[in-house]
Amino acid sequence: SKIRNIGIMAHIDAGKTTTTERMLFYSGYINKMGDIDSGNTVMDYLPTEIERGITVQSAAISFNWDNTQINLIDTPGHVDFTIEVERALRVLDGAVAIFDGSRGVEAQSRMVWLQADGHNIPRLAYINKMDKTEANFAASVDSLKRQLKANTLILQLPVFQANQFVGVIDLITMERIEWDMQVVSPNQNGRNCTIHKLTNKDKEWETSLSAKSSIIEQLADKFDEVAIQWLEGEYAGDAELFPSTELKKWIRHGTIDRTFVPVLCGSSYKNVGIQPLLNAVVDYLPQPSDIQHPFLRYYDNTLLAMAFKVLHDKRLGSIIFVRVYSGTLESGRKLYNVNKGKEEKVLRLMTVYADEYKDTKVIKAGNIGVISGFQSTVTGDTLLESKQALEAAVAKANLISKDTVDNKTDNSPVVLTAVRIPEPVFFCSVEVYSPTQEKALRHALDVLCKEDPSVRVNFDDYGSIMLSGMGELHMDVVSQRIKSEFKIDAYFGPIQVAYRECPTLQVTHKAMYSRTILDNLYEVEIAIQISPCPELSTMRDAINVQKPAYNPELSYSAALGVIQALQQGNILGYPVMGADVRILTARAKRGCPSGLITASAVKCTREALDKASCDLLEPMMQIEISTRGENLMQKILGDLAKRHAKISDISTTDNDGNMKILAEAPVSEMKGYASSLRSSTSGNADLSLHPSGYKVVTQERKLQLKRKISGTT
Ligand SMILES: Nc1nc2c(ncn2[C@@H]2O[C@H](COP(=O)(O)OP(=O)(O)OP(=O)(O)O)[C@@H](O)[C@H]2O)c(=O)[nH]1
Repeated sequence: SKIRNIGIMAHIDAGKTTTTERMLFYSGYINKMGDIDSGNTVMDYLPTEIERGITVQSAAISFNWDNTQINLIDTPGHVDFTIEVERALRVLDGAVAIFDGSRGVEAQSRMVWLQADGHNIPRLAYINKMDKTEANFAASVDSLKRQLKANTLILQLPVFQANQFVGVIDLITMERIEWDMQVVSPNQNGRNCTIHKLTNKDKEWETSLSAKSSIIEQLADKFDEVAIQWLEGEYAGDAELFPSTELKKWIRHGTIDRTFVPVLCGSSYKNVGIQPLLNAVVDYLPQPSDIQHPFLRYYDNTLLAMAFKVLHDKRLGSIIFVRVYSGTLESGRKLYNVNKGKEEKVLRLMTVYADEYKDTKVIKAGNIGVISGFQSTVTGDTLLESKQALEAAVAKANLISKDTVDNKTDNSPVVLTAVRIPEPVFFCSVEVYSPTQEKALRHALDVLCKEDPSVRVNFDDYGSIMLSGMGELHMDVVSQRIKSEFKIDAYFGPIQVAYRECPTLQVTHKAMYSRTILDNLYEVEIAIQISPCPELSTMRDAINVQKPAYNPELSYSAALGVIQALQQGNILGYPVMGADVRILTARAKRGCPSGLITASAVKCTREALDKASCDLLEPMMQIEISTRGENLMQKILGDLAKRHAKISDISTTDNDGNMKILAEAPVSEMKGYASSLRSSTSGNADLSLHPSGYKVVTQERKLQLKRKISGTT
């Protein structure tokens, strides 16, 4: 009951890092507050993060508040790092969603909110930046209700003095908490506050009492126990005396079962409101055992943990962040990695404080820790006590599914499902100029791919290296890290859009290829069948090379050729996806060089692709634009049309003429769109972009792209 695994999530720049720093400061983990604008925060510690003032990697950190260990996962707000958010969400029990009080719900916060909905994560909402003159608490809460359909439960009201935001009214205790806004010493910031119990003599009394009654009524609507107390109990109808312990208990229930989203407010930058926010995390967000994970039924307190993040530490090498769901993780023992089918030994077990690690002997169920010494474990892998533990769990799952009555089959998996990584949409070439640099580059790329599965690296036949990623910023950050963190003097080619090609017809192609080598005539017969595969979402999943089993060596060489040919389609040389490829025949005389078999398979695949009438696919982006105030529609729609965007919906979000536009456009057309939108609307529109997979391009666009890519007009 003394652990909270929570995440902080929000739109970029809403103040996640600033809030986290304050939490660390008040809990005593740092003596001096970091400041995002001077680049000395604890949570953002990669050089790239400091340079840009943004969080690119989620870092886990533990601290204590009110005798409770809070494991906090900071998550990046930028769309290119959605995978980081997704990964963090899997191991969280609860979250604090931060909003900018002058903007309310922004496009990216909506997206993260939906991601959290998908994982059923109980949340608190924290309306930050209440010190800004344009901040509006009521309007922000309203935007949560309207745009996120959140059933908000307002627990605090903001307090202003001479137009300055100075504190909050805690509606549960009916106290006014005011922070001392005079900076006494940098290390005392926000520690001094005055708590005043409200009475009917205070000017805030009426509004606060009525807001407290609303809380009780909202709880009474949901919980019969509260309704009975409110109607007939000792304090019936008396909000002033209604016990705060009862209120807290039911708010906790309602938050954990996701009926309510409690709302708090503050100004992290001005150090107002952080301590009550931490109290709310302890009071209302779930402890690990509050969350029912279906797979836990199959384990009788035997160890089950999940690797949710891999990081490269200069001193420790590869380290793995794990969340323990059941049993106890001990230092020095071996674990069974279910996904890799391998055992790995825990050399060191640690708890984490931003980029500092402290050794520990055990990590118990519900907690988060760090392992060093693993070789092959990557993000998303499940770790068990032993292989036998997996067999026992599978046996138990079979029993449970047989036992299930009322015709419901219980097929819930015995391990956690891995994070789904979307296909990258951008790529660039990487070059180095010496063999030592190349070795260092390969090591760096290996580390980066382990840390971030949405980074992909391909080596082609000529030894050139292609780096792919999810967005321009993502690619930029990866290349910066290679240069500054790994100190590699590499040249990065221009960032390009990753087009794909896919077959539209099923074809079978059979051919004989012959070649004379040292007076020996070798003949290779290959037959393959290529069929379009409806699942276009990922290339890796959809290429399915089936080898004939009778001669493993020969079929291996042929499969290599097929895969090689599929890396470069026939239209514009982009990789083929959405293809189901079967090698029907692969025959050659004994002693035929394997290189010849591979080369024949390459040729045969290319010929088959020619017949398969391939289409060109391009990666698409889903766009969501929210406009504020004046009518900016014409401008925005005109620009979107130029970018080949298809509008799917235009709706009004309120009575002030604010609008929401939903559209989809090719990634290649969206370069620099965020800044162009910002300048054309003078900052009165905000944007959320996220990859929406690949789409077949029209014939007209195919010709256009062919001309553009080959450099002809
Ligand atoms: N006025 C005001 N500014 C704030 C407040 N909190 C944060 N900021 C500022 O807002 C900017 C963004 O803050 P961050 O803490 O980096 O925001 P973030 O959400 O972590 O941003 P990313 O890491 O890029 O996702 C910085 O310039 C902060 O100083 C606040 O309470 N009031």
